[in-house]
Amino acid sequence: MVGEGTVEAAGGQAVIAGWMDKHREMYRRATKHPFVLSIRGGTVDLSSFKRWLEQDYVFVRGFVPFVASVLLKASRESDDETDMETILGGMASLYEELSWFRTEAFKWGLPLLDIIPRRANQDYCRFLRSLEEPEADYTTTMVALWAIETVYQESFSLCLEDGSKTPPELMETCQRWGNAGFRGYCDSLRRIAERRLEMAQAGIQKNAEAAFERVLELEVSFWDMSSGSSPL
Ligand SMILES: Cc1ncc(CO)c(N)n1
Repeated sequence: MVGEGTVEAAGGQAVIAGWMDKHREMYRRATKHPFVLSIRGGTVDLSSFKRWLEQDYVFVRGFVPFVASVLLKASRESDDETDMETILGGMASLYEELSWFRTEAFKWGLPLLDIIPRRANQDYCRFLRSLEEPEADYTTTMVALWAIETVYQESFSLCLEDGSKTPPELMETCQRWGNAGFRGYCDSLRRIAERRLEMAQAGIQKNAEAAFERVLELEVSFWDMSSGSSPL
């Protein structure tokens, strides 16, 4: 590969690549969780899947205002005006995603009304709200947005790989986050995050790394909650 191993090749991806290496065990726990592997292996407990679906609907409703806050920061603070389009594209997909959740839930006989967010979900939504504050810097919130989307992209694309035994009735869910278009969106978010990190001061880089680690922890807890291995 041309330029592989050179500073030039590392440039543009180096900060995040370093974190991925440093936190690879936590990253693996978030992206290859037993719940996801049970979907991939075709042994998933459907009551766990339904619990995940209900809880994730509540999560996504909390995620929308967070993404809106990142959009607002991009419009005010970004050094690159194309960031706005990338984030706006993500928001447009979330509009469609909410109606997908309702249709999917109907298929499973779930009313999606008055769902009580479980502990891990509450913790996650509280973390998102903390990042909505004006004091949270754009770089850190961009890193969080990238990490949140990427964990789902990586997890669900595993369930689409050759040799996976994903039940047919769960394929649509896996495709929603595992498809190539969503992968492209995650790559765009990563490029924005990386660009910002490379121009950021050390303090901001530290904050952003902490946010990355926190997202991974929260994702693991969210999967644990879905698979029923965590308290209410
Ligand atoms: C918990 C969780 N993390 C990430 C995503 C990706 O949007 C989601 N829908 N839910």
